[in-house]
Amino acid sequence: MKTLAQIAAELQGYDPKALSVGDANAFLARLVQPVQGTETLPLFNALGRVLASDVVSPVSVPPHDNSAMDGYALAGAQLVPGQPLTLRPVGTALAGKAWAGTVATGECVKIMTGAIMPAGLDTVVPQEFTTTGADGHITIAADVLRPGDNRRFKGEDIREGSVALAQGEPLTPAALGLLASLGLPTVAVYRRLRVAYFSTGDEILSLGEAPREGAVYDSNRYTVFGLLTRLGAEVIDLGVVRDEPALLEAAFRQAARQADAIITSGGVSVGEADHTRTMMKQLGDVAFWRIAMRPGRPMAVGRLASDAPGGRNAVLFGLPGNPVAVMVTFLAFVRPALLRMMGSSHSPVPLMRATSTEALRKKPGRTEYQRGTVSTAPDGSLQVCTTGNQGSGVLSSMVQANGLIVLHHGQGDVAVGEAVDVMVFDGVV
Ligand SMILES: Nc1nc2c(c(=O)[nH]1)N[C@H]1C(S)=C(S)[C@@H](COP(=O)(O)OP(=O)(O)OC[C@H]3O[C@@H](n4cnc5c(N)ncnc54)[C@H](O)[C@@H]3O)O[C@H]1N2
Ligand code: MOO
Repeated sequence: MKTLAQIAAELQGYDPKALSVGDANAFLARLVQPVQGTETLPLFNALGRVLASDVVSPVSVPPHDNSAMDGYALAGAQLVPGQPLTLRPVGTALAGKAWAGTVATGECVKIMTGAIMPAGLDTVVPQEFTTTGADGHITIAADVLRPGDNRRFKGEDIREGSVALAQGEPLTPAALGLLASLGLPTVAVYRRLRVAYFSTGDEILSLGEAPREGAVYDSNRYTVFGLLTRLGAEVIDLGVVRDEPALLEAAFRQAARQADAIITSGGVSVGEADHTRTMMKQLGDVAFWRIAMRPGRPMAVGRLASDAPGGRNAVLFGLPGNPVAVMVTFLAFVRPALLRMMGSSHSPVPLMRATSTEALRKKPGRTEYQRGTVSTAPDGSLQVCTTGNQGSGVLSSMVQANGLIVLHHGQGDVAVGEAVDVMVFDGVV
């Protein structure tokens, strides 16, 4: 395990007081590792978990050549361009049973979707492409079918012995279905990540407390809870911790004993009354960053040692207090780092291009994230507009947004009609 100083030495031009978003992520990728520990779960309990090892398929899917349509199976070599073809049905192949008869030239077999292709037949004509004569023969109109049409091959989805899903794959609904198609009732996954969270600040009220002058209710605890739950982590909620050294020390120690990662909000800037920074420094190997971004400039990262027997280190993310800065730093840094800790090979939320319907002011030399609504323009392309007040304490414009406009480090002002990058976070946030 590398110390922060060792990681810093590996990164060219690392300056904790002026860090680009890219450099901050490069640092975090070196700081965090996948957790040790796996478990085997029934598929119904594995949604959202991450595969701990490659799944080699014990079977081929589909297990035999079969029909993609309800219709008639035939030998495609009989089809002649420009001519209709008349065939005599000699039997029926039902799904789940092999049809045992033989088929001569001029004959066909009625077949159901999913039924095994009878030996020697390679083409299926859908029922609706045929007409049936009084003698029971079927006729296929000219040029509606080519040899090989509507046949699904054995193993065309997955071949026996191949890697069906790779280690690190997140178990989406599609991946669960795929595992089930292999006949596997259980799956080996990484254990759930345990993430502790607490809010800091003397002005922060817990829900249920009476309002008082100068105080605000703790919103970060709830947004972080939501973000972590969406990620599939187990949340260890330590509430609000007042700015007193003994209380902060107890909270950090408890968090480090129980969690793989600790997230806090508040107290990472340069304010006078903050014991949070001091305690982080005292209990761990922690760097205080000023990131060239908006919102979310100050942030602490590092490791806190656990005093539990055999205790590991917990990774620390000290997020700024402002509610939108919490969400943006979570999306930009914490989420990718936690996914890595979960063993996930998932790539970051993809950026898309959308046309800005308004002019945006932007200072080069920092990454700016603006809350926006991405929608489909009348011509079918993507467009984006901001959701109003972009103050880093303003959550209502975050609620209205379905994405972030990402204005990159070197970028300047954006004109109306100019294309910008957007990170659509529906389903993520
Ligand atoms: N002289 C400087 N002042 C500030 C700087 C700076 O670089 N130099 N950075 C500003 C930026 S940007 C941010 S962000 C904040 C971050 O400060 P802290 O992390 O120390 O956070 P606090 O001061 O504790 O709180 C900031 C703000 O957020 C509200 N807050 C905090 N926790 C919660 C919570 N759990 N729920 C709802 N709201 C919360 C708090 O009341 C403050 O309004 O520093 C700037 N200042
Ligand atoms: O990090 Mo602060 O986000 O700009 O309010």
